[in-house]
Amino acid sequence: MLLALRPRPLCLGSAWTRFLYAARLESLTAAPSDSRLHFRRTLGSARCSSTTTCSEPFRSPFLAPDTDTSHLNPTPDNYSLTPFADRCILTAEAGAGGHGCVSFLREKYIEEGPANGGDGGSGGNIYIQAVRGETSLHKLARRRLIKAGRGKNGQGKMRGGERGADVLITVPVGTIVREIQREDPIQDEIEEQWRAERYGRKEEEEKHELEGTGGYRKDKWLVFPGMVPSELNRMTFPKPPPPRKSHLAALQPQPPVWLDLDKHMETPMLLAAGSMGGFGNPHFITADQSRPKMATRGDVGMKVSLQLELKILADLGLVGLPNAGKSTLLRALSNSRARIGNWAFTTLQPNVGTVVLDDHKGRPVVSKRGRDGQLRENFTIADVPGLIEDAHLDKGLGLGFLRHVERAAVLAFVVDLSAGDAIQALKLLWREVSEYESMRGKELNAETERRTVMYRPANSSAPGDGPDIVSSSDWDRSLEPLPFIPTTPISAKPWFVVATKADLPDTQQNYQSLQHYLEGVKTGAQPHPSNLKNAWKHKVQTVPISAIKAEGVDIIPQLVMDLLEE
Ligand SMILES: Nc1nc2c(ncn2[C@@H]2O[C@H](COP(=O)(O)OP(=O)(O)OP(=O)(O)O)[C@@H](O)[C@H]2O)c(=O)[nH]1
Ligand SMILES: [Mg+2]
Repeated sequence: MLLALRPRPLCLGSAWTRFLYAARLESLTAAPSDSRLHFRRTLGSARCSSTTTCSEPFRSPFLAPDTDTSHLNPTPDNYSLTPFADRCILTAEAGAGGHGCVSFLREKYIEEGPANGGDGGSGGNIYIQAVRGETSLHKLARRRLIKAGRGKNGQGKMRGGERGADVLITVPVGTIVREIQREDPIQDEIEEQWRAERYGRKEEEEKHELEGTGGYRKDKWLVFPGMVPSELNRMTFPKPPPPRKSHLAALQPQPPVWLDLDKHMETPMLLAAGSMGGFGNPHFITADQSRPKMATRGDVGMKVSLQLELKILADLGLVGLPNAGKSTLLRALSNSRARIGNWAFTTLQPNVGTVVLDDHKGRPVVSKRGRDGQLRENFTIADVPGLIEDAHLDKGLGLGFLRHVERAAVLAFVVDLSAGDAIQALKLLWREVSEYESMRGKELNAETERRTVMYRPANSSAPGDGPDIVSSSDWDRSLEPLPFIPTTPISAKPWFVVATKADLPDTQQNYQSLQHYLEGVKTGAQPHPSNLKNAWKHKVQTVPISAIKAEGVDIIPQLVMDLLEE
């Protein structure tokens, strides 16, 4: 009965639907291409495979023809927006150690049992891992502090405390991690001791500090619960054990942390090792004191403040003025659902699309082997918000997003043929990109200077300075400038121009002048648009397209593959 009432599902395989779909495809393939354009128009395998997007996906014949939108010409509300952040600052705090325990065996007929307090557990570690699935730092941006678990306190009957829980920070591939600040009391103590040994800290000085306390330090010792102050005053404490680091600390990156996580990591990397737990009271048994009533506290965890910056590692970066058609091009090449709108700054955050190079029919659309000899299956495209004049001075949305362009292997300058002189637009884009590059160069030089710490030997102190003790933050750090992340200069990257909106009337003249200009750049008759001498230009070319109709875009994958080998 119920089955009978259920509406019949729309059967796409029905004769009527198949007839309409075939008729539609036929009309599309048969549509005459604009002869004025030099488009290589193919509605072949690449277009209609699931790898790249069909310009006109199948629409139900029951839809009204007026609601005519497609994947490439969507309504402004037809997009998918994923939360995105490409910068964040967070503090990673390794777990503190658990306290040692003061306890004694209690058994029948044993009046004063021996000490049996367990040691505290060590704190949890903080690991970091760059993984392919992550695309943004927004989850970390919301969390200012990431704290590993504290070790559990030791217990009676010699039971050691449990280890604190570890924390794994997962970041997208292409994240740069820089240390801003570090608080490591145990390291400071180790350094302090080293200095005391080297420069001979006076024993009396130490004694004077602890005078009248019997060696009791609240930050170091735990005493038997219920102990009265008078008893505490009478007690003598041994010399506190020397500061210890967990053996895992040797695997931590050398401070200051400076990581470029540009590859997928199979295993996590240790960022901050948890601190050691305190000693239980059996550690302090001596010939004079067989039942010590003290244990040590666990060490506090180290804190590292880090700046994380994501630089999208796309193979192709789209650079263009606002409204040039970058997002439409991204949609035409991939299955991305980037927002498209006929106004400036539709795109407010980078979109990354993947172009799969296989038509899933056993024959690759573009067959190219990477440097490792493996057949390339895909490449990625980053579409960033549009640049405007003086974007390098942080006008518009430009500056923040130029860093994603910085890391793309190949650049595509998208110019709108219908929006005035395309050559001027290209020159403006290059000016912004090269200004940004020179600004970055200056920044890096300043950073190198800031981080270069001059080593002064201990006996070379200036007169009147007293003993030459380098402050703990500078001490024994880099004697040489820190290595900066090597990136190819933007001007040395291969690039090409995508002349878009070529379907609009009166764009042909503009295209021809652009093509002529680029021929000149290639042969050296014209200076490079950035005016830089050694900029890449020997294979530069322009591709006229109509992204909205997916015409001319088919040659882009092959072109990108060729340029990736440059
Ligand atoms: N006629 C025509 N219109 C196009 C073409 N490509 C894009 N458009 C239109 O141009 C407008 C802007 O396209 P977008 O892809 O949003 O441009 P954008 O460069 O991403 O813009 P921003 O994100 O603001 O920088 C939209 O209305 C598109 O439909 C094309 O090839 N031909
Ligand atoms: Mg856009």
